[in-house]
Amino acid sequence: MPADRTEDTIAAISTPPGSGGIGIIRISGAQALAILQRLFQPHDRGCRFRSHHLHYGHIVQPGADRILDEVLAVYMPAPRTYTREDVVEIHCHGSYLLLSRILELILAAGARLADPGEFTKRAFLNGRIDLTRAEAVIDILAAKTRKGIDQAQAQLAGALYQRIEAIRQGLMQMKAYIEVAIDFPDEDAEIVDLGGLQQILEQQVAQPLQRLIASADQGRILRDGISVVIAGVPNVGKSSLLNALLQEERALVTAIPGTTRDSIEEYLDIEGIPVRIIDTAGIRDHAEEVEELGIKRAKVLLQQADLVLFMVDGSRDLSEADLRLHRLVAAKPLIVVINKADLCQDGVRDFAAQGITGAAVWISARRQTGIEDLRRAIFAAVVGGRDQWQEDGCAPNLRHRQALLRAEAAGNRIAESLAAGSSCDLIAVDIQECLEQLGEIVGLTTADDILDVIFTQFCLGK
Ligand SMILES: Nc1nc2c(c(=O)[nH]1)N(C=O)[C@@H](CNc1ccc(C(=O)N[C@@H](CCC(=O)O)C(=O)O)cc1)CN2
Ligand SMILES: Nc1nc2c(ncn2[C@@H]2O[C@H](COP(=O)(O)OP(=O)(O)OP(=O)(O)O)[C@@H](O)[C@H]2O)c(=O)[nH]1
Ligand SMILES: [Mg+2]
Repeated sequence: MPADRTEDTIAAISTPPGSGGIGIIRISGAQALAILQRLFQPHDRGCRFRSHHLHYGHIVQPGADRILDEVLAVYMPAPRTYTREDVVEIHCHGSYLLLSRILELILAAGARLADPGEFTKRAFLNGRIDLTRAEAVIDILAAKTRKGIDQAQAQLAGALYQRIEAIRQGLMQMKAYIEVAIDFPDEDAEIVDLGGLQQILEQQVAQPLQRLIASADQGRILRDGISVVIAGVPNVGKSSLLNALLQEERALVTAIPGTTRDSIEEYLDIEGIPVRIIDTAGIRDHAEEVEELGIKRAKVLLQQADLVLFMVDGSRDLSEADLRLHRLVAAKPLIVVINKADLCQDGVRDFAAQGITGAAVWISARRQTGIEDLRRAIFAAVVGGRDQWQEDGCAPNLRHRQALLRAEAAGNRIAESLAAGSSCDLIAVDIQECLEQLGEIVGLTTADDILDVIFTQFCLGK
């Protein structure tokens, strides 16, 4: 039997590596106060720690009488704490070397180094937060846009938990009805209000489940973002577009075809969607060795892209090379970007007639015109077709989505059984299955190995 690690007192540096104004070490567990008392010399000798108050003093190496840092320390006795255990925080000067040294003393005094996510895992195991809230903590730390943070904060406040809980309530109500019917089989069908059950199933279970599943896509996009690759033959203005989107001279631009070799990646925030935008080498035949490597890389990135900005030069007719590249990317979600609009005073060419159809946006990367239209087109290409782009913070992640789909399948079976007048026992089994799938989302019935996978996504000290 492995030792019960949940009884350990754990410690970690909770601020990021590097130097900052202050750095915080957090300790959680039954030994937290005893460890603090061994290392911390309060300025106000003999004072007792007031719960949830900052105390000024020094960290002193035991035995050596050597002051390591001037700090503020706080003792928070269970259960009003992050982990629901006794928690101590030491607010030091923000030097990572110094923090590591103090952490070593804490470990020598009896604490164990916390695993990544272990503080939050304890908050979950001790019942302060459900699993969706714990996952929201990861999302907050990883969010790439303000909208991503807003949606994670809503989840931390319980938005997703409440939606799941409401569905569980509907199922519990159904379960209660069905159990009465199972307990009094003689009363037969009269006692089961079939129509009532069907109504609860539809309105309180099936429809809310469908809505949550539909918003999982949005969650994926807001969490992970999308990759958008700018592709085109040399010299059409791909790097100029990257710079225009970033409002920064990020990539080299010259009139010489074949300027960009290696791909260049940056992040953009388009209406809250994190967009990884990638400028690539212009694709052409017969390039020299280094350029050829860049072209190979560009082709791989094109295959992996969520969206391709296929760029052509609007001031000239399409070449065979443009058309070949178009055929290469035609199967991908695509926006045709027609550049150098500023050179087309004498009227615009009809690219559809030349075989390139689909959403097209005219821009001038050099003059920075049409860029806002292009941003809107990118947003529409990502969000368009999704009838709900919700603002309520209910954006299930992939794990939630899979459990929701299994719950939905169980719900469908309940509907079939009700319609066919099947036995109550059979219906009860599917209600239970549906409840368990939802329980897995909030952490009521989640297997240990799945919990491990979730909590190891955290960074150290969280
Ligand atoms: N210094 C410091 N700042 C921090 C954290 C921390 O752990 N330490 N947090 C770490 O993520 C976040 C704050 N999150 C927290 C969430 C709950 C509790 C807490 O003690 N909850 C108790 C008591 C609430 C109360 O007093 O009413 C509870 O819910 O029972 C503390 C911090 C952000 N800032
Ligand atoms: N007139 C005009 N020239 C442009 C425009 N956009 C880019 N150019 C010019 O076109 C040339 C090529 O621009 P780049 O952005 O380097 O083109 P690229 O597609 O990245 O080229 P490679 O990296 O070689 O594939 C440069 O001289 C730019 O100044 C535009 O909107 N109008
Ligand atoms: Mg370039």
